[in-house]
Amino acid sequence: MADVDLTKRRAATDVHGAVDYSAPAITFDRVRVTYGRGKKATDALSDFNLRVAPGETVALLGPSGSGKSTALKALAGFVRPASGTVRLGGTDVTDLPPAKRGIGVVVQSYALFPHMRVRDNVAFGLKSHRVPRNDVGPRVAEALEMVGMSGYAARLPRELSGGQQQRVAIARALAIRPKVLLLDEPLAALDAQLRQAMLGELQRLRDALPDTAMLYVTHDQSEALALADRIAVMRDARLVDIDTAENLWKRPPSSFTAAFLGGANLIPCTVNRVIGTSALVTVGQSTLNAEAPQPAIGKVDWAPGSAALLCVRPHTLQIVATSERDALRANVTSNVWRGASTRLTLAVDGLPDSPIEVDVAGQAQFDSGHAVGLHFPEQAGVLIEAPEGAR
Ligand SMILES: Nc1ncnc2c1ncn2[C@@H]1O[C@H](COP(=O)(O)OP(=O)(O)OP(=O)(O)O)[C@@H](O)[C@H]1O
Repeated sequence: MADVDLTKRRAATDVHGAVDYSAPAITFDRVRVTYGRGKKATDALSDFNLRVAPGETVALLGPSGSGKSTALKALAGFVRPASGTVRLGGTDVTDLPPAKRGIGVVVQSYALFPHMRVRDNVAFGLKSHRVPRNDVGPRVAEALEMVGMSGYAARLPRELSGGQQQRVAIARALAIRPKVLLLDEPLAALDAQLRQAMLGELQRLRDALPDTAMLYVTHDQSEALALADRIAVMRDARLVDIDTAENLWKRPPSSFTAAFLGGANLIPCTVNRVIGTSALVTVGQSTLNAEAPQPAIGKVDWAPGSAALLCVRPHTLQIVATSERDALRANVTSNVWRGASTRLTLAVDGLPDSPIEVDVAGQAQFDSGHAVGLHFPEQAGVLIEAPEGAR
């Protein structure tokens, strides 16, 4: 995964003043969406609650089939919730047709009209929103300018690359000057290099539209980390965790979110004691310091003797001498050179069934069976409650 500099993240509060969740741009209130009927009915969205502040970007992140697109469709009006309400600003839009919601929507497949020139594709939404004729030209020009496509107004979609077509699709969504922009995997159809370039474009666009709330669906954690003020993690039709990108990355509240945000070692451990947020834990045959976070809402009882998981990312573990204090003892089982770094897999003494991964800079050569010590700073080892059934 691409490294993301979290220190440069725009906090919603920095750019937009105090975030006012009492008057959100988007509200999902206990929304349930069901596909199929009778015995074949399944919930694609269940008890779904989410508020997005004006100007805030929230990423819906989750595996395939977790309900992300269904949430967007419920907001755009393409599916009707079985129960619950959807609000835009203060208005209940649950029963409003899609064209009356004034939302900009961008989908993975661009969905441009193939027989229409770029300018007509962009103008399409304006006409259905009854924008006065004289305003259409300037609004199309403004939208194309925002995505750097001013020189392409007379082209047909088939005369554009995939990235250019997606820019036009974004311009079409922006032309109506929406307060809410929905993006459903907008980069998924592009190759890796173009995706990286477009991600930068989307960041620029997000900063240029400080009043527009964005809901961004993706299953790519690096897109979510790069773009979102907050990330809402979805699993099996439900929202499981929501927080700022930085908090979810540094202190994942669940093993699912830790694993889904990428590359986390989740090492079984036993809590010895916790004072404040400092924990002493036993991992295999070693006793180590770690961080025991408390969630913003609720409380975790890190009781002495309880089972937990220690979340440590591969790049924060350092190889040290086996004699070093505060180190895990482990044996190398494999090493794979990846260019800038080498990924080592190791078996920790006393934990043969929980291999862990470590990234070492450059091309490191360790023979299989080589014994090493593994050290990490206290803040880099974060306790997570063991999932039910493992406690
Ligand atoms: N029109 C439909 N009819 C029946 N089931 C559907 C329909 N659309 C989606 N589903 C089901 O609803 C669930 C949620 O689908 P949804 O498309 O919202 O997931 P997603 O998280 O966006 O997945 P992906 O990342 O693959 O797009 C899935 O189990 C899916 O099979």
